[in-house]
Amino acid sequence: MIPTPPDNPLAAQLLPLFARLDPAAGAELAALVEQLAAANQAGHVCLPLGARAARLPASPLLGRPGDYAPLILDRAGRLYFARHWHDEERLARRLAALAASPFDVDAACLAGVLARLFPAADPALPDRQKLAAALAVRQRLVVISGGPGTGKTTTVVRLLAALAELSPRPLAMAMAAPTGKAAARLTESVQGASAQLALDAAVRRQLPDSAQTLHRLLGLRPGLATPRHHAGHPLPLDVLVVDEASMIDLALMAKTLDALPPHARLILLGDRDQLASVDPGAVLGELCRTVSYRPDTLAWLARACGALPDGLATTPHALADSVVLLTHSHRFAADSGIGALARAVNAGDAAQALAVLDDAARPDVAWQPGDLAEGLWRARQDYFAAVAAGAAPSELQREFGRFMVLAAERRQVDACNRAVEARLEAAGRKSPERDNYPGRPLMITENDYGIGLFNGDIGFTVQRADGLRVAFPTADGGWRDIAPGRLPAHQTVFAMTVHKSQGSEFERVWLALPEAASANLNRALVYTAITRARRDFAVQGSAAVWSAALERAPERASGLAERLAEG
Ligand SMILES: Nc1ncnc2c1ncn2[C@@H]1O[C@H](COP(=O)(O)OP(=O)(O)OP(=O)(O)O)[C@@H](O)[C@H]1O
Repeated sequence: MIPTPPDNPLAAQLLPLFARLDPAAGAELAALVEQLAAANQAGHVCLPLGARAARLPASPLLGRPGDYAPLILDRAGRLYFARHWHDEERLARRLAALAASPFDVDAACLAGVLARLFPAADPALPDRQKLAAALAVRQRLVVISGGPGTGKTTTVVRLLAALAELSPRPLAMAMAAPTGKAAARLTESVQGASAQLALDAAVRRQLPDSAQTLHRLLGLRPGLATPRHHAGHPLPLDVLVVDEASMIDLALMAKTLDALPPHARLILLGDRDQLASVDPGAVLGELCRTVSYRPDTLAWLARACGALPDGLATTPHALADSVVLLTHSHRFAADSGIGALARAVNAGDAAQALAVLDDAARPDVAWQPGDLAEGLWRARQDYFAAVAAGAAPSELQREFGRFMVLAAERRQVDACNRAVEARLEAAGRKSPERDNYPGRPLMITENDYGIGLFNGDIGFTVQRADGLRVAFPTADGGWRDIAPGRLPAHQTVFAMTVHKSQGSEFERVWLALPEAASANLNRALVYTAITRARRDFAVQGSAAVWSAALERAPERASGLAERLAEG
């Protein structure tokens, strides 16, 4: 069955095993396994075979839904590794069950609570944030998707307060995010938003004061087959809020749903237009593909919220009444270049996006001319000045967060980092013989539970009396030093890939495009890069590659959206 050892590590591992299970399986099946493994590596959950599905050779390796076989071919001709098929099937079933069992809530009673928590300037105008909160009180599942500054955090704090006010008993609530960095950001923004609300002490006590990583919440550890919390031992929670849901892959989302007790509410927050997870799946995007409400729910919502937005669809759907899109950014003014550019990019309107970039009346978005490495070096001089002045890690972090170069490809990131380090060497601020130097910013690239550092964590190298140390922020707002020799895998981070930037924001962002368009360069990647910028965004590269990226919509093969559409 194995003609040549395949490049793909998963296929290399599976093929010898499959050959033992079915010695008669031929080269065609081996080729399919390789293709499926490669598709998974590119983020697809399955391999759509189309007409080829009808001509597959019979083999005990290949089963139909419900069969016990390592490969599953579904009715629509999609080929899955069994693990992914089961995750997808289970996730769709659990989501549909949550969506179909609303609580019985008195709309008039809720209306008073919402009017207080969402004091709109004009009550006759529809307020999607209020709509999201009303649904979160009625539904067990609510997915709130919106771009930066559309008020996801503001809304979630208020809706948690509404839940606490209306509950006859104190509720156990928790917040989580897929990465430590995103959890820290969620903690900070929820604390900020709740401090602005006048709340009863009893209500405030129920609000979660910090977020943790989803892995920690579920008790997922490398080497453990099942997490600590699962259907047989669910989380002791009434309400779970999960932020940055676009970063959650199929398997982790399935585990999250498994661990949720049957009576609990799940509130997913994220931006459906952002890049999907690194691992297979595009769960948030698929959950938000169809947004619809049942007619009787719309009547209930009108009683609870007042005016509703126009044009809410009533298409029958398994997730009807469970998805809300927040569309108005409170961060970017209507005429902001970043907002206009993000809209054009999402719409795949390359001409409009070019016009916005070229518009001198929108100085917050522009082309970045000249040599990237030289520009990056100059843009980082304030950071280097803080390093030279012996600034504390918190100050380095603040300075560092003012700017970031994002690139589509890893090799561009490596080139940027090398170019900056070569200049530091030329300036005598880094020894060519040593990797570490004061001010080296670095990003952890693997989880290390022993030392408590996780993929995506960023630390700053500082000179201490006894040598160089790398300072990392702690969950309680402090810092801790780690000796460089104890660090798990890491890399210098004067630039990072757009993928690695998810969940972070910087004042100024430059997106470095590659020389040529590629399959990975699509509008979700460009949108994600733009929306990392709080103040200014610039693109380095050619208009041709920029336009090619916008013409490419992100595509991930999966059956989830179809399962949910079937109801
Ligand atoms: N309805 C509103 N009226 C006025 N200001 C609002 C409203 N909703 C949110 N804001 C303000 O807009 C800003 C962004 O809100 P928030 O942080 O809740 O958005 P977000 O969607 O969570 O953003 P991000 O995901 O980028 O963190 C905050 O300063 C917040 O106070």
